[in-house]
Amino acid sequence: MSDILHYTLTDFVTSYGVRIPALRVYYQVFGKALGTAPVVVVNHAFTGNSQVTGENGWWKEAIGEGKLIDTLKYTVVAFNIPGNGFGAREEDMIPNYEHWAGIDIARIFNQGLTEHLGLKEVFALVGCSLGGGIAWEMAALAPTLFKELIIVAADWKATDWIIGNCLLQEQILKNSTHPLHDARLHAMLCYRTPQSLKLKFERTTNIPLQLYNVETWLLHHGDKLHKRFSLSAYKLMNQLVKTIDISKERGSFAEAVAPITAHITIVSTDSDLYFVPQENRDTVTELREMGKPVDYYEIHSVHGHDAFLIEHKQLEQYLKKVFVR
Ligand SMILES: CC(=O)SCCNC(=O)CCNC(=O)[C@H](O)C(C)(C)COP(=O)(O)OP(=O)(O)OC[C@H]1O[C@@H](n2cnc3c(N)ncnc32)[C@H](O)[C@@H]1OP(=O)(O)O
Repeated sequence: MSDILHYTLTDFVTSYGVRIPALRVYYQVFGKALGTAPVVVVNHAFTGNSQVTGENGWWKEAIGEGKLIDTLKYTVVAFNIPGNGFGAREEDMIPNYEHWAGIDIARIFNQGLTEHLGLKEVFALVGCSLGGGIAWEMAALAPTLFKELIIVAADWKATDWIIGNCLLQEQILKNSTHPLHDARLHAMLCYRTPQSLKLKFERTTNIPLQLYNVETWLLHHGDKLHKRFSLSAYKLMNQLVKTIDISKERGSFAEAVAPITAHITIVSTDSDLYFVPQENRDTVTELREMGKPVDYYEIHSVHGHDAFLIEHKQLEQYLKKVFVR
């Protein structure tokens, strides 16, 4: 496992105008030493973290020696969203999630890359789910920094559907006696599909527990998250998902992306009920009309949003054009 490194950002002002005197930013570096190879930045999803590879790495199938993002060829940098708690101290948690928006995290990550790590260019920026929204925001803020922009299972905006689900999550987080556990049950249903659950459980039951297996599975994921994640982190991530919007204060999506020089790759899943593929199909149409270089792929899967963490072979097939040279 690579060490969890950190630096302190001083006097950071969020887009809601709140000043944070000192903010520790935690990150990890994998593969080739910085300065010796092209840099790939990987943004994690809602409950993910900077541990992208290694035994417990959330994307170990794609990142590592000889893998799609080959750590023998690339330097991989992964930041933690501040306040996610990974490798952090209690005082690094962010209690006032209402003061934050997705764009704030993008500003912090870009500052980390250019000012803290001193990078002048980044070969590829990859973001999955919430991390993909943050990647859009990073590219809009630093339109010439990234050569390749790769958006997986994500969108440049929170749709009305996402905002509605985030409200439900927020209500559960505020009102439930087991907030994290219960919010996770609802979230897991957003990340799957009816067909995925049918295929997995076929209405089977756990006889001693007198529960359906789909129920024990959901409860297991609720318990697991409750044990490994914090309530303040979850509230913050929910707020970040809800506030992703690169068109905000820039007029339109077209105006936000016009200066971006990166080659763009977008990967959706045909059954994703959370970041629905039609939104990305429309985005790709608009980008192509603008003459932007963009490749679009759809993972074929019954598993919905979670397919990006399950259908590794398809994802590798679509992304190897960027990484295997
Ligand atoms: C906006 C955003 O950023 S959203 C992105 C957030 N995404 C996530 O957080 C991903 C959530 N999904 C998961 O965590 C999934 O488990 C995945 C995608 C990582 C893996 O999916 P799958 O391969 O289908 O595994 P599955 O969901 O069955 O999980 C396996 C676990 O469930 C347990 N399990 C499986 N069936 C049952 C059951 N009937 N009862 C109880 N537990 C069960 C397994 O024992 C295993 O437990 P462990 O992880 O503690 O070892």
